[in-house]
Parts: sequence; C-alpha cells; structure tokens
Amino acid sequence: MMRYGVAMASILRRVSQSFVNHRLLASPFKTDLMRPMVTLSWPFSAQPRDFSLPNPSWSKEMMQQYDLYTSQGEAEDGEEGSGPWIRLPSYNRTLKFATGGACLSKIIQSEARLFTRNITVPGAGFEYVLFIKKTQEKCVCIFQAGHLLEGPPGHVHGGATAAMIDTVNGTHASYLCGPVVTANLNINYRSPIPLGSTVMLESTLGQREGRKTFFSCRVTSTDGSKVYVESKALFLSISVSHILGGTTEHLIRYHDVTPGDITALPTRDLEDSETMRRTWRTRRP
Ligand SMILES: CCCCCCCC/C=C\CCCCCCCC(=O)SCCNC(=O)CCNC(=O)[C@H](O)C(C)(C)COP(=O)(O)OP(=O)(O)OC[C@H]1O[C@@H](n2cnc3c(N)ncnc32)[C@H](O)[C@@H]1OP(=O)(O)O
Repeated sequence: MMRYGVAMASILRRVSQSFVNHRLLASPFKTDLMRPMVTLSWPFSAQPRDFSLPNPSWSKEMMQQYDLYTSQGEAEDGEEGSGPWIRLPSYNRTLKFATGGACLSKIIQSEARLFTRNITVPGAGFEYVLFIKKTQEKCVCIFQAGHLLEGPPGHVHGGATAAMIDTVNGTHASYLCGPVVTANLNINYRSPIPLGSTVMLESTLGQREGRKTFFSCRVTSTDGSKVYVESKALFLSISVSHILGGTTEHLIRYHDVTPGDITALPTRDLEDSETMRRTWRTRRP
C-alpha cells in the first residue's frame, strides 16, 4: 500500500512537471498558444488554481476562521448569499487571461507572477484568503505565515507583513475604485509575528478625495486580543495606460518595440479580460 502511494506520488509529480514544461516550452509570442499556455498552470484542470481555497497545510485555527467567514457569507465568486461576507478568489496572475499578440505578451510578461502567490509549496509561504464585507467598508484576510517568510529568528519578515498589508488594502481599494496603485504605506510594527501562526488583517476604508482613497489596516491575533501591526495607506486611482506607460517606455528603450506597436496595442483586451472582471470591480459606490 505504502509503495503504491509512493509510485502514485511519483506519477503525479511527473504529470504535473509535464504541464510545467509545456508552459515553459510554449513560445510566448504565438497568439494561438497564449490561452492554453496560461490556463494549464494547474495540472488536471482547465481552470487556473484558486489559491484562496483551503489546502492541507492550513492549520486548525486557519480553517476555523475560514469556516466562520464562509458560514457568514457565500463561497462562490460573484454569487449573492445571505451573510455579510464575500470570499474573493485569488490567482497567481492578475491578468491571466489577457490575449493580444506578440507585443502585448512582451508587455504582460507571460512568466510574471503575483508576488504573494509565487511560492506554490502549500504552507511554505503566504497562505491567505480575503473576504470583503458586502457593505464594502471592510475587507478581512486570514493569513498563515509559512517558514520561508522568516525575518528575525522564528518570526515573520517585516517586508512579508508589508506585502500582505499592501495586498489586502490594494485588493480592497481595487474592488472599490478600479485600477489603483499604492502611493504611500506607513507601518507601525507593534509585536513580532511568530512563523506558522495565523493572524487576521482588517482593512478599513477611510476618506475619499477625488483620485485619493485612504485605508487603514490592523494585524491581530485571530481572537483580536493581540495587536501585531497597525498601518495607514494612500491609494491613487490610475488609468490602465499609467501602468502600461512605464512598461512601454522601458520596452522602447531596451527592446525591439516601436512607438507604433504601442499605439496599436489592444489595451481593450486588458479591460475585457476575464480576470479583470473577476478581480477588479470597476463599479464605484
Ligand atoms: C493594468 C493593471 C491591471 C492589474 C489587475 C489587478 C487586479 C487586482 C488583483 C489583485 C491585487 C493584488 C494587490 C496588489 C496591490 C499592490 C499595489 C502596489 O504595490 S502598487 C506598486 C507600488 N506603487 C507604485 O509603484 C506607484 C508609483 N507611483 C506612481 O505611479 C505615481 O507617483 C502616483 C500614481 C502614485 C501619483 O502620480 P500622479 O502623477 O498620478 O499624481 P500626483 O499629481 O503626483 O498626485 C496626486 C495627488 O496625490 C498626492 N500624492 C501622490 N503621492 C503621494 C504620496 N506618496 N504621499 C502623499 N500624497 C501623495 C499628491 O500630493 C496629489 O495630491 P493633491 O491632488 O495635490 O491633493
């Protein structure tokens, strides 16, 4: 039985590796290969992996919190439930389904991955799930910090905590305001977070002044009794071309791209992409 299990694990590893190889070998510049290339990143499924669903590395504490929030809301993307919380799906690319040919594939960089989702070994890095309140003024995150996030011995690196705060505030801001970037992030670290522990991040909407939206965030123990971090952030609404502008300037200077290629870019593909619709709600309250 034991040997059978080991053999199965080896076969599964090889099959999943062949998916990885397929993705790496496919040319990023052939438009017809773009869609299979990105959707095969998770073996045995044509769908991309939703990292915010439970996996065996989640601690009992993480699962208890997850069950608490899902029981108070709904679990499926976009469906209305009776409770106040909506779980937000999470992928390892924000623009996974973008199409648009050679030039766009250069700009989007097919091998790029969302920073907080690029450690794929379950439990080793950032394990987290976000829920947004239907009234939208709050967004919470259950976060379990893996052993690859060490800073001070046995504790979480301050940069990893900052990345999580930016992710939670940034997702909350994107949900409310559409495309945004972080302009300012101010963090007070109150107490070190033990590696392997489960903590809560609570993002709260502050003032809105034109393009500027302010948020605060608190990182606490799951029962709220211990405060680890308190922060404030400013997000600025931007157009998609603000993000692409910097990238295209770099491409014109250092790569084989002309300004004509850039103006011909089908940026509508970005705005229409399935992931964009799923993750960046453009409706404003
Ligand atoms: C196409 C993309 C599609 C993606 C789909 C995503 C789906 C979401 C899914 C999953 C989310 C995961 C979540 C991740 C989240 C991560 C977020 C980040 O980490 S973003 C990276 C770090 N941030 C930067 O790189 C910004 C770099 N800076 C800039 O681009 C500019 O400086 C910018 C836009 C911030 C401001 O430039 P200006 O020219 O547009 O605006 P000006 O005139 O300078 O400022 C406007 C107002 O804001 C104030 N302001 C600007 N910067 C400020 C600052 N640092 N502090 C205080 N005030 C500031 C100014 O004083 C001004 O205020 P007055 O209108 O006069 O009242």
